[in-house]
Amino acid sequence: MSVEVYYDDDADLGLIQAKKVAVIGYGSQGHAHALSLRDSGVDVVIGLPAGSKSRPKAEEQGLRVLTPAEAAAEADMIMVLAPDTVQRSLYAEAIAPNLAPGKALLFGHGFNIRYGFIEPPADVDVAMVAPKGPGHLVRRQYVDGKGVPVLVAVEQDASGGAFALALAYAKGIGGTRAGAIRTTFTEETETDLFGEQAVLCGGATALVQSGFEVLTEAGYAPEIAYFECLHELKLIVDLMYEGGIERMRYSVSDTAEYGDYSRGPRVIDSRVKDEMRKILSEIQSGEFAREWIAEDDAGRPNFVKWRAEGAAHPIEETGRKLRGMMSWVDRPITETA
Ligand SMILES: NC(=O)C1=CN([C@@H]2O[C@H](COP(=O)(O)OP(=O)(O)OC[C@H]3O[C@@H](n4cnc5c(N)ncnc54)[C@H](OP(=O)(O)O)[C@@H]3O)[C@@H](O)[C@H]2O)C=CC1
Ligand SMILES: CC[C@](O)(C(C)=O)C(=O)O
Ligand SMILES: [Mg+2]
Ligand SMILES: [Mg+2]
Repeated sequence: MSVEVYYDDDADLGLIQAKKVAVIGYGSQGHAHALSLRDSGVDVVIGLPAGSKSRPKAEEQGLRVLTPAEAAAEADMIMVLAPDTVQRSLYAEAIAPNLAPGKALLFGHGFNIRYGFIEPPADVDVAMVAPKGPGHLVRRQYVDGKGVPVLVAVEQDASGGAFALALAYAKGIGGTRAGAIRTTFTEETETDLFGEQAVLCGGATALVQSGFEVLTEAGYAPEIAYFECLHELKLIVDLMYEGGIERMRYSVSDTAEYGDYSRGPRVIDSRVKDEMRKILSEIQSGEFAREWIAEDDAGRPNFVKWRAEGAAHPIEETGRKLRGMMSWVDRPITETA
């Protein structure tokens, strides 16, 4: 099955330049979308609660900041870039009362629509522009004249022009420079959650920490274990990113390549794949979404405990020391690029 991909020439920036856009939230994605839309000639207003820590950051960048309700009331297009867990109440309290026929409601991830936590009225467009990368990279790529690929989807096409409008938004943040892939809210949500849980965040961190623990428990120096299990992972992933797994295997030694074929499948074996299938079915059934929202409603007891345990893992202390020796590695996260 091939996907539909859209580029700059397929998108009409004029469609969004004619609208007033509210970006609700000014975090990783929010700051990137808002600044890039503004630099693309779009009239942008930011929606943040009165006491929000993000307010001074947005104002320092010269953006106009209102409350979420005021921003939603002013705007023709409302992009929701607050955390997934707050979107339900944010929508009910500040956005829903300010929707009107002909307005468009956008998301950077399909979670709340896919699992029914938000149910917009039938007379508004509901679409998604979901960058396939962290917000700070989205902004950095835009500033460099490039872009991060985006997924674009329409859940509800009340106006008949929802897809063209979403593509225009994607162009405004640099997404169509790299390519906008058409998908659905269901496909984006389920694959995004699976990717971050099983491979990108959950799978990769468990693999790195386990490798580090096996080496250090066997008496090897933590510094050497850090280089082998974490630092060099970037170099290997960069090769895969540039030319696929084949390019990585071409670049490493034949000894490494033989170890890859003969040992890798023993680490990620059929049991791991069965567990991945289970994780996918929890995502598809909504079990994960219900669990996460309940965890958040309860004040995140597990999340807070696991975050503290992760920060206290010996690999972090070793990494801090080693990155101190490699000034080029520790790139600070900034709110602008
Ligand atoms: N992180 C990423 O790179 C990616 C995120 N996404 C999606 O983008 C969306 C935003 O995620 P992300 O950028 O990570 O979020 P962040 O956690 O980085 O930022 C959240 C922002 O929302 C603000 N906020 C918190 N509560 C409210 C509220 N009630 N009303 C308005 N604003 C509020 C926060 O303000 P304060 O500073 O006061 O807390 C902050 O500015 C999510 O749907 C996520 O799944 C999609 C792709 C990648
Ligand atoms: C991989 C994590 C992510 O899905 C992302 C940056 O795309 C997220 O939710 O932050
Ligand atoms: Mg993602
Ligand atoms: Mg995600």
